[in-house]
Amino acid sequence: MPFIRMLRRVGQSPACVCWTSVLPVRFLGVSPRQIPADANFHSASFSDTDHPRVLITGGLGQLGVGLANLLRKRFGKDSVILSDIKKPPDRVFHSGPFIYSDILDYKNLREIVVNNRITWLFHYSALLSAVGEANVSLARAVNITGLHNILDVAAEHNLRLFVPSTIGAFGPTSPRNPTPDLCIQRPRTIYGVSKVHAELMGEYYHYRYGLDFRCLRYPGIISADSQPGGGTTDYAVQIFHDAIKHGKFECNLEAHTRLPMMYIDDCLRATLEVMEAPTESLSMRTYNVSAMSFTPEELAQEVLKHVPEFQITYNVDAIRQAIADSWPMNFDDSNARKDWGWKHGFDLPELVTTMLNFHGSETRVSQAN
Ligand SMILES: NC(=O)c1ccc[n+]([C@@H]2O[C@H](COP(=O)([O-])OP(=O)(O)OC[C@H]3O[C@@H](n4cnc5c(N)ncnc54)[C@H](O)[C@@H]3O)[C@@H](O)[C@H]2O)c1
Ligand SMILES: C[C@@H](O)[C@H](N)C(=O)O
Repeated sequence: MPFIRMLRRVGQSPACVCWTSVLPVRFLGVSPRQIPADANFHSASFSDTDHPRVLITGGLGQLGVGLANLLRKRFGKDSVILSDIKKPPDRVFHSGPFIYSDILDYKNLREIVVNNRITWLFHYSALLSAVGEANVSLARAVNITGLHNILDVAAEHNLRLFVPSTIGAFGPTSPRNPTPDLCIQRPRTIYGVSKVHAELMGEYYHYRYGLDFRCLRYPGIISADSQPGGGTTDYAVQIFHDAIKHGKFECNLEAHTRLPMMYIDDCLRATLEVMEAPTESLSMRTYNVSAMSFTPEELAQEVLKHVPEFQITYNVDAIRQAIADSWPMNFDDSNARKDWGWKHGFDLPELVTTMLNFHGSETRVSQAN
């Protein structure tokens, strides 16, 4: 039984008494995924004084380019590689390193990690809630099989790994107002099921193999200069664009649907903060993070303060509504605030002002040209 290895105990913190196998993942025979006794050898030249060398997967979606910008400011342009299976727009291609990476191709992932001596991996590739329901088999492949590749490559090369989870990892039987970190999680979407799977697998690899896995459950994220990828919370991005451009908006969720939301700057800052948090401050490996919570009606009222002619109408999408009705209304993120000092910066009024200013100035620029 050559692949049954001795277990090595690596106590990292009171919360993490890890049993590290020297050979964690898919390793029969001479599998390239074997992890040598000294798993650190792949990153031997990395020390705490160096900047991390970062790979972002699925980086051309709503969140990845903003994350790359933030990390490049902190660690230097060439220390952060953005990757995706799509062709990058010119401005992204010229802003720093970009590489093709399909997370379903393990060999390609491993080559990128080895050739670039990656030490931190942010795994953003996913199919979100609404597009996931429209293509369950692809969502299963990308969100579950792809995650397995990511966990293996991270464990094999001793990476610090960030995987975002979501409010969608909860379901109708979870407490919804507020939703704590630890409670029943029985989501009814393939997206939610895959994210619970990611949370549990990441934590398993952490406790079993010592993988430095870190995970935040994001609320719906609102961004001005990037488009959402097909989720249930997308209305809260589109409304600003339509308010400025047309003075009206047709909402696909009911007026009273309350969901937790966050401005993108807070989301990306939380992500960097949890990645930089000292190991001993993390009493858990998966945290809720929260900023605000509102309904379409409340958001529209706030928009009206700036755009007096604004009108909202409702044409409800039954699939998205059913998803939203099963998700948290308010998120309890007290553990993140207590353990690593999480504090949001944007509440609803600041969010609305920021979003409308962005779209207003964009419109003025395009009218002037
Ligand atoms: N945006 C939100 O509101 C939100 C909220 C909670 C959690 N999250 C999580 O944050 C992460 C990023 O979200 P986002 O909004 O940027 O997502 P997005 O849908 O906008 O982008 C996902 C990216 O993954 C890429 N991708 C798809 N298949 C791939 C494959 N086989 N290999 C490599 N890349 C592939 C897509 O091309 C796309 O660019 C996701 O994991 C998502 O679940 C997002
Ligand atoms: C909430 C989040 O995971 C994503 N924006 C979605 O709606 O699917």
